[in-house]
Amino acid sequence: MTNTATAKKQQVSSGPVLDWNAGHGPVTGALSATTGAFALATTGAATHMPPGWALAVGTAGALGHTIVGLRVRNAGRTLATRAASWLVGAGWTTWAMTTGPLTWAALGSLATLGVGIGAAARSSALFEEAREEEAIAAEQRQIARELSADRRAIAAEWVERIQRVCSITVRVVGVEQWETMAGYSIDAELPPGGATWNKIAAEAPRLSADARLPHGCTATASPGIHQGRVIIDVTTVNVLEQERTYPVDYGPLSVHTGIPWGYRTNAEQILAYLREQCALIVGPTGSGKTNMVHSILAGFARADDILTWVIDLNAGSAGLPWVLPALNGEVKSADGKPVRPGIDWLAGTFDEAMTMLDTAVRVAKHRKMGYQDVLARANTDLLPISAQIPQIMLVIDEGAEILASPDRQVRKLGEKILEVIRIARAMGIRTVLTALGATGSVLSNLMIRREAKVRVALTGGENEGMDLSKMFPGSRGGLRVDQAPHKGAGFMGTPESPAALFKAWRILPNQIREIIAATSDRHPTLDAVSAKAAGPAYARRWDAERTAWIRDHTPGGTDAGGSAGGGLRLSALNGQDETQDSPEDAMLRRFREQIDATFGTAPDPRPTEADGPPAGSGGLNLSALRGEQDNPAQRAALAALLAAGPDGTGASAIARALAEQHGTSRQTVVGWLRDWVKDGTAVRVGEGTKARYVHHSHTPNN
Ligand SMILES: Nc1ncnc2c1ncn2[C@@H]1O[C@H](COP(=O)(O)OP(=O)(O)OP(=O)(O)O)[C@@H](O)[C@H]1O
Repeated sequence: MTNTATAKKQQVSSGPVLDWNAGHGPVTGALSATTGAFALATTGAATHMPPGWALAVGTAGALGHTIVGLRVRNAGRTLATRAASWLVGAGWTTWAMTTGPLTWAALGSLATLGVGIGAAARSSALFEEAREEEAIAAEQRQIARELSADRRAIAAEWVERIQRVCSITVRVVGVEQWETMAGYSIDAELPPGGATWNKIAAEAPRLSADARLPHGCTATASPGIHQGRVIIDVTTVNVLEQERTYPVDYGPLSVHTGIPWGYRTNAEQILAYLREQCALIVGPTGSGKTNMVHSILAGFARADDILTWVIDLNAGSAGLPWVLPALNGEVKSADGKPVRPGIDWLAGTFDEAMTMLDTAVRVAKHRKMGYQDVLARANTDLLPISAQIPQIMLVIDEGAEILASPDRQVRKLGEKILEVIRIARAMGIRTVLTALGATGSVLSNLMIRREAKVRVALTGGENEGMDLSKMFPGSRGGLRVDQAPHKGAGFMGTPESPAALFKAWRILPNQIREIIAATSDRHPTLDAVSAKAAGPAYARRWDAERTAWIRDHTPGGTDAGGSAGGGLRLSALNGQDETQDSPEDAMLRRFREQIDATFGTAPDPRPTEADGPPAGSGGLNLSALRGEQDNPAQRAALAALLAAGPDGTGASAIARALAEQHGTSRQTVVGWLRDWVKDGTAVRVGEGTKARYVHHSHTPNN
C-alpha cells in the first residue's frame, strides 16, 4: 500500500490527524488552517464544547509546529508565522464557538484571517527559500576559498621546487585537480631567456623525488599551449597498483578513432592509432604480455572495420580463447545463434603462418591494383578503410623473436613479416608484434624503427632485456623500470602520446566470451577484391587439416609443444593421433548441429565420424559447415542452392539473387559452386550453358 493510501486510511478511521511535519504551501496552509478552524467551531458549537478547548488546541498546535520547525532549523520568521497562524486560528474558533460560527461576521472574519495567514506563509516561504540559497552559496564560497587556497599552496610549492631542482623560475597560470582524484596538472609560464619545457621534463625523476611522490607516481612535463608554457602532470595516487578490469562497454570502435589499450597514471584511457602505424609490445615472461594481447584483441574485435589475423606459434594462447568459445558453442548470440570467432584467422603452425603472410602480401598487392579508382576518387594514396574495405591487423605473438631467430626457416617467416610491414601501410594491413625481450636486434631494424612507433614495454618490475631508452628514444632516461613494478603495468608511447607510465586492463576468459558474443555481428567480411586475392588459402582457413593443431590445446588434448619457457613450437602438427570421437569431435558435431539448425542446412555431405574419418579430418572442420560459414554472401548462396530443390540452379541465378544485398559477382559464385562440387555439397547436372547445380540433399541418392 502506498504512503498516501495509508495516510488516507488513518484519517478515515481516526478523524483528523495532527501532522506537525506535513508540508504546506501558503495556499494549502491557509486553507487547511481556516477550514480546520471552521470545522472545529461548527462542531464545537453544535456539541456545546467548552470554547476554552479550542484555545488549548491552538496553543498545542503553535507549540507543536514550533518544536518541529526548530528541529528542521526553520528561520525564526517562519516559526513565528506558523505559531501566530495557530494562535489566531484558535482565537477565532473560541470566539466563533461562543457567538455562533454561522454568522456573516464570523464567516467574513474567517475569510480575512485565511487570506492573512496565506500571505504571511507565502512571505515566510520566500524568506526560507532565500535563506537556504544563501546558505548553499556561502558553503560553496567556503569550498572555493579552500580549493583556491589549496591551489595557491600547490602553485607556490611547485614554483619553489622547479626553481630549486631545475633552476627555472616559472609563473603558475593555473592548477587543475583531476576528476579522477588521482592528481593535478599545473599550467606554468616559462621565464623569458630561452627556457624550454623539456628542460623541466628531463628533471622529472628529481622533481618526483623532491615532491615525495608515492612509488609509481610521477611529475611529467609536456608542452603547453605555446612554446613558452609547460604543463606538469603530477600523480598523487598510484592507480597502476590497482587491478582494473577491461571496461564493460563493448561498444563499436574504429581504426580511425583509436583503440584503447590501457590507462595512464591519471586513470585516462590511452588510444592506439593503427591506421598507419605498426606496434611493438615487449614484455618478459610473467609481465602480463598475454593479458595485454587479449585486451588488444578485444579492442580489435570491437572495431567494425578491422579483421584480426593472429600468428601464435607458441604453446601460448594468444588466439585460442578468441576462437574456441565460438567453435564449441559455449557462446551464443542474444537470439541463440552460433557466433563468429573473435578473430578472423588463427595460425598456430609454421606452414599456416607462412600461408597467412603470403596471403597478406597478395591482398596488399591486389588492393593496390583493384582500388585504383577508389584512391583516385578519394584523392588519396591511403586506401580509405571502412566496414566494406576493412583493415587487416596481423598480431604476431613473439614476432620479434621470429625476426631475430637464427633458424633459417623461421627467418623466412621474419622476412615475410617485414615485407608486409614494408609494402602494406597504404593498403590497410598493419602488424602488432610482441617480444619477450629481443628488442636490441629488433629495434636496430630500420623498418621496425620507422613503421612501429606505437610501443609498449611491460616491465612488471623486470630489468632484464628492458632497454627503455631504445624503445622510447625521446624519453632521455626519464623512464625507470622500478616505477612500474606491477604486472600489466609499464610504459606506452605513440606518435600522439609521449612515452609514459600506463597499465593494461585485466581481462579474463569470461569477458573474452562476452566480447565474442557482443561483437559477432559487427565483424566485417573481407572485401571482394581482397578475398579474390586471398583465394582458397583464406577461404579454407578453418578446414580440418589446417586447424588440427587446435586439438592439442582443447580440454583433454595434449599440449605436445608446450614448454615452460614458451619457446616457438614449429612442429605442432607432427605425429598427431587421430583418435575417433574425441571430445573435440563431439564438440565439432554439436557446432555443426547448431549451424544446421540455424541456417537450415542439410546433413553434412561428407562422411560422418561414424562412417570413419577421411584422411586429415577430425579437427575443427569449419568448412564442413557448408564452406565459408562466416561469409554471409556464401551462406546466402548456399541457401539459394538449397531452395532451388531437385531442379537445381545456376551461377548467374544465384549471383542475381545475391546482387542487391551482397553484390557478389557471378565469377565468385562460380568459384563456390566449383568448390561445393569438389567437396560433395553440390552435384553438377548437364553441360555447358545447360549446366545446373543441385544441393546434394536433393539428389536421388538422398
Ligand atoms: N593488467 C593486469 N592487471 C593485473 N594483473 C595482471 C595484469 N596482467 C597480468 N596480470 C597478472 O599477471 C599474471 C601473468 O600474466 P600473463 O600470463 O599475461 O603474463 P605473460 O607475460 O604473458 O606471462 P607468460 O609469458 O608466462 O604467459 C596474470 O595471471 C595476472 O595475475
